[in-house]
Amino acid sequence: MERRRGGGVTFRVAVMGAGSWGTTFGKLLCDAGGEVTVWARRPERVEAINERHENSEYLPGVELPAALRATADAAEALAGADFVALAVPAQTLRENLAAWVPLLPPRSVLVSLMKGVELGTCRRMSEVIGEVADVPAERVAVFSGPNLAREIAAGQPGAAVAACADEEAARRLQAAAMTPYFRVYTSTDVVGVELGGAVKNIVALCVGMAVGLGFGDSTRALLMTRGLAEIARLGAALGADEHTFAGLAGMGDLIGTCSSPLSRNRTFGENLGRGMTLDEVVAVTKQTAEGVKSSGAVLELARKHNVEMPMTEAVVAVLYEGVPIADAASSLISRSPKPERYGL
Ligand SMILES: NC(=O)C1=CN([C@@H]2O[C@H](COP(=O)(O)OP(=O)(O)OC[C@H]3O[C@@H](n4cnc5c(N)ncnc54)[C@H](O)[C@@H]3O)[C@@H](O)[C@H]2O)C=CC1
Ligand SMILES: O=C(CO)COP(=O)(O)O
Repeated sequence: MERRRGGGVTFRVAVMGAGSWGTTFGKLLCDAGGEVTVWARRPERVEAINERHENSEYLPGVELPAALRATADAAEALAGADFVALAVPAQTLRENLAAWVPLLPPRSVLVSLMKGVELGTCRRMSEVIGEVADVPAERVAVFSGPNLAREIAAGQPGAAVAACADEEAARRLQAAAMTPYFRVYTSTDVVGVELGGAVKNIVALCVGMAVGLGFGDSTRALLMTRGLAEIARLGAALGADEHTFAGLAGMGDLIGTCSSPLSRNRTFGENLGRGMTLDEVVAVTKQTAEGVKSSGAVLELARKHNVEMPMTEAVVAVLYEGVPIADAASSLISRSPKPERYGL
């Protein structure tokens, strides 16, 4: 952090990834007074952000602050950063971060903006960060909440949770992201905050399928509520604080994503529900729908910990085992009768 002339403190931020959320987070921290540089893979993104102050591919029509800088040079983005926000697709984090490790400023806090679980290892993003960058938990944070990029980029009121094992680091991230239109809460429950974001994408796929099949709000409410029970069961097995799931990064994100046509995961499911094949849906999906790949990793994680996740199983069966959506739906509704708090 640096002292500004006049006494205030400013902070430097590197946002690694210039997709819809990376760009939006960069704008948010710029609006909060930070000096923000976004790293983009492609030179045309850099040019669009620096010259036209617009990320026309991911956030068309949103005017970005003139102070928000972009570069395709990771070293330039990372130089002197207090916070390094990681906003690439979850399954590409390991490879990307490995290349950036030698460039990370020694005291920077690494912030995961991603909502996925790694295939093959079943690791949460904060675990991948800790392992690849070889940094202690005190330097790894997660920022998550009901944040549909386009709405937050438009300056609509929103909120998120900044979670870190080190409460002081969480407070610094909180202070760095508070604006007149955005509130940030802190938490030390990294596992819970992270799982809420990753697993709600799978529930959103399921809700999307139901919407695509023509079902209404009763079915949607059923899936969201039982989806939350599924998230909480996995969270309990992994040591999360159950209260986290009643908060912004749990129920909040679940409601936001499952209710919004802006959600890429919900839209993906909806297209499947309308009868498109998986290949057709993949072909029309231009942005990252993390639940599609993470569903397999979450199911594997659940099985390792003996946690029942029937909706996640149903999503994996539809996506990867060729099970028709109608059959998956009827196997969910005809599960054996249970008390509501079964397994919680
Ligand atoms: N869009 C949203 O509303 C929100 C997204 N997130 C999370 O943020 C993360 C990033 O998602 P978005 O920005 O929304 O995705 P996006 O699809 O809009 O952008 C992805 C970005 O990653 C880049 N990219 C793709 N493959 C890459 C690779 N192999 N190496 C390096 N860069 C690569 C793309 O060029 C693009 O800049 C995801 O985990 C998502 O779940 C979290 C909160 C809100
Ligand atoms: O995480 C999100 C909202 O909080 C964005 O959801 P999608 O990735 O489904 O668009």
